[in-house]
Amino acid sequence: MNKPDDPSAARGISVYPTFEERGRAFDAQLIERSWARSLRYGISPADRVLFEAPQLVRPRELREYGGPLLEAARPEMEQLHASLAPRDWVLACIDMDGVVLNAIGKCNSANRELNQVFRQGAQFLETLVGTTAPSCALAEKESVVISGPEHYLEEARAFTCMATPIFAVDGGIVGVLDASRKGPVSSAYTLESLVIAARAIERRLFTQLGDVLLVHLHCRLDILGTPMEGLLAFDAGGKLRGANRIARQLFGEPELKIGIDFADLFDMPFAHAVCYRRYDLSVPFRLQTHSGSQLHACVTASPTKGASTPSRIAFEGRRADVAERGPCLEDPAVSEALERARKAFARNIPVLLNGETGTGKEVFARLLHDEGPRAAGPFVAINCSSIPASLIESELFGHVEGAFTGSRKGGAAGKIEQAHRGTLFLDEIGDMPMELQGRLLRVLQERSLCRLGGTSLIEVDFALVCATHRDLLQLTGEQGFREDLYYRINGFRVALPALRERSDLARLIQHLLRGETSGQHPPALDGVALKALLAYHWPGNIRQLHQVLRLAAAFAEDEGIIRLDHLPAEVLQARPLSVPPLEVPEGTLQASEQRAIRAAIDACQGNLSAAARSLGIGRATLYRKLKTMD
Ligand SMILES: Nc1ncnc2c1ncn2[C@@H]1O[C@H](COP(=O)(O)OP(=O)(O)OP(=O)(O)O)[C@@H](O)[C@H]1O
Repeated sequence: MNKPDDPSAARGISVYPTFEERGRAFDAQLIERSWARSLRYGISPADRVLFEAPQLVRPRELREYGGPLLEAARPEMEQLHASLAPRDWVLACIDMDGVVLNAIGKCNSANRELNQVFRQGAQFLETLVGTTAPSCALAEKESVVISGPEHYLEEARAFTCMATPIFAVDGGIVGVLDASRKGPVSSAYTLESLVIAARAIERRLFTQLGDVLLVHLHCRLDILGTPMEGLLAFDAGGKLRGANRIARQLFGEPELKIGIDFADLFDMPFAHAVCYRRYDLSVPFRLQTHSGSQLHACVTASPTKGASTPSRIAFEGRRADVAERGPCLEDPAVSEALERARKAFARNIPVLLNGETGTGKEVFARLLHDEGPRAAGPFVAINCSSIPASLIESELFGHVEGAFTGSRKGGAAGKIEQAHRGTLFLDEIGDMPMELQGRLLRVLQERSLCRLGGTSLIEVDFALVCATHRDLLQLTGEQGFREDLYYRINGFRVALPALRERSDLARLIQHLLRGETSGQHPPALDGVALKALLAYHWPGNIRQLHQVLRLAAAFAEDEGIIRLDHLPAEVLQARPLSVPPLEVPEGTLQASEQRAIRAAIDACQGNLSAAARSLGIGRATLYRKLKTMD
C-alpha cells in the first residue's frame, strides 16, 4: 500500500524515541489504522485545522451537556495536573463527540499553543483532525501515545500527546482524558498516571447513580480499594445498574448486562451482600461467581455525590491492643456519654462507670485519663473484688515499716499515693469492704491519707474514676454501701450499654478483627458467620466477643475467611432463637417459606446448591425465590 506519510518511516528520521525506547506496551497497528482512516476521510497532512477551526460548541452550552462527565473529571484533573505541574502538561477532558469540555494548563510560553489547541468547544475527531491521541483513543477505545511525526497533521508534529478512554457505568465510552505537551518526552509515568486518573473519574461516575450498593471486587486482595478494582453497582432490588471496565474484564463483557440480577452472577444471596452494607462493614469477604471463580470483595454504599473517592479502603491492620489501636466508640450513646464524661473529668468531678462485665469500663476509664488534663501523670487501677479483704487496706493506703508481720522495709506507698497527680481507677468498688469505705471517704474529703501503722498525713491529689457492675444505690438501701460515699464518687454516672444493646456491634467486630492480624489483611468474614455474630446475645460482652474473634481468626488463618464452623458452639446454639426477625408479616405462608429458606442457607453455610437440595427444590427455583427476598 502506498502511504505518503507512513508513520513508521517518519519515526526513522525522528528525534522522538522509538516505540521500544518508550518502554511501554504499544500497538503500532493502532496508529497505522488511524492513519489509514485519516487518509480515507480525505484530510491532507498539510491542512491547518487545529488552530483555526471554529469552536463547535459554546462554553455555556458545554456546561449543560457535558455536565456529569465534567463534574466527575474536574477534581481528578486538578489533582493530576498538580502532580505533573513542573513539566508543562496540558490536560483535557474530551467527550465522546471529541468536544473539549475542559482543559487545564499553565499559562506560560511553553503551553501557549496547546492552550489554544485545547480550547473549550474545539473538536477532536479523526474525521476532522486525523490521528491525534484523543481522536485515536476515541476511535479505538484504547490508551494511546502519539509522538511528533506520528500525528497525521503536520501542524501537530511538534507535540507529544497521550489519551485514555473514560467508560460510563454501562460500559460505553463517555470520553477521553488527554495529556499533551510540546516536544518529545518519556511517557510511561504520565500515561500510567493518566490511566489511574481515568479509572478514578469512572469511580466518580458511579456516585452519580444515587442510592446503590457498590460491590468492589478483584482477584487480588491488595487491589481492593484502589482505582484499579472492579466495581459493580446494584439497586435495592439487586439489579445491576453499572459495572466498570475492570469488572467487565473479570466477568467477560457479555455477562454484565445492565439489569441482570446479583444472584445471576454470584453464589451468594443479595441479602447477604446487603447485610454487609447495612452494618457499614468494609471487611473483605470471598465472593464466588457461578463459574466457580473466587474473588475478593467488599461492599459499600454509594459515596455521596461530591464526596472525595477514597483512594484506599482502610484495610491496614496489625496485631495491636486497644490502647494502641484506640477503642471503637461508634455507638452514639457511648460516644455522647464519653463526651460529657470528658468534660466532667476535666473539672476533677469523679466519674462512676456502671456496666456488665466486659463492657469496657476500664477502657473507658483509661480513655478519660489519656485524654484528660492529668494524662502526663500515672493511671493506677485496682480491682477491689480481686484483693483479699485483709490486704486491700495496705494495697490502697500503703503501710509504714513494721505495720504488720511481713511489712516491707521502709514501708510502701499504696495505690492512692501512687496515683498522685494522675488518676485512680477503683474497679468493682461495690465490693469494697464497709470499713474501708469510711477511710476512702475521708481521703476524698481531706485529700490526704495516713499509711497503715503511720501517724503523719501525706497529701494526695488525684482524679477518681470508679466502676461497678452492681446497682450501688440499691446496695446503699441494703446497707452494703455507704450512702455518703456513693454521692461522693457519683459526680457523673455513665451507664455503659451491654454489647447486645450497642448499635456499633458490626463495627466492633471489624475493629477487633483488624487487631487480629499481624502485618496483613484482617481475615474476611463470611456472611452467614457475620449474621450469627450479630444475632448472639453476648453475656460476656466485648471481652467475650474479642475471645471468640481471636479464636475464629486463628482457625481461619489458612483460608483467610471466617466461616460458621470457626465459631464456638454457644454462639451457634443460640442462633435459631435469636435470628433477627424477617421483614415480612409473621404467620403468612410467604413468611414461613422465607424463614425455611434462610434457615437452610444458614445451615448449609451459604452454599446455595446444598441449601436447595435440603429444601427439596432446584437451584434455579431457590434463586428465583431469593430474588423476591430482601
Ligand atoms: N470500645 C472498645 N473497643 C474495643 N475493644 C474494647 C472496647 N471496650 C472494651 N474492649 C475490650 O474488651 C475487653 C474488656 O474490656 P474492659 O476490661 O475495659 O471491660 P470491663 O467492663 O472493665 O470488664 P470487667 O467489669 O470484667 O472488669 C478488653 O479486652 C478490651 O480491650
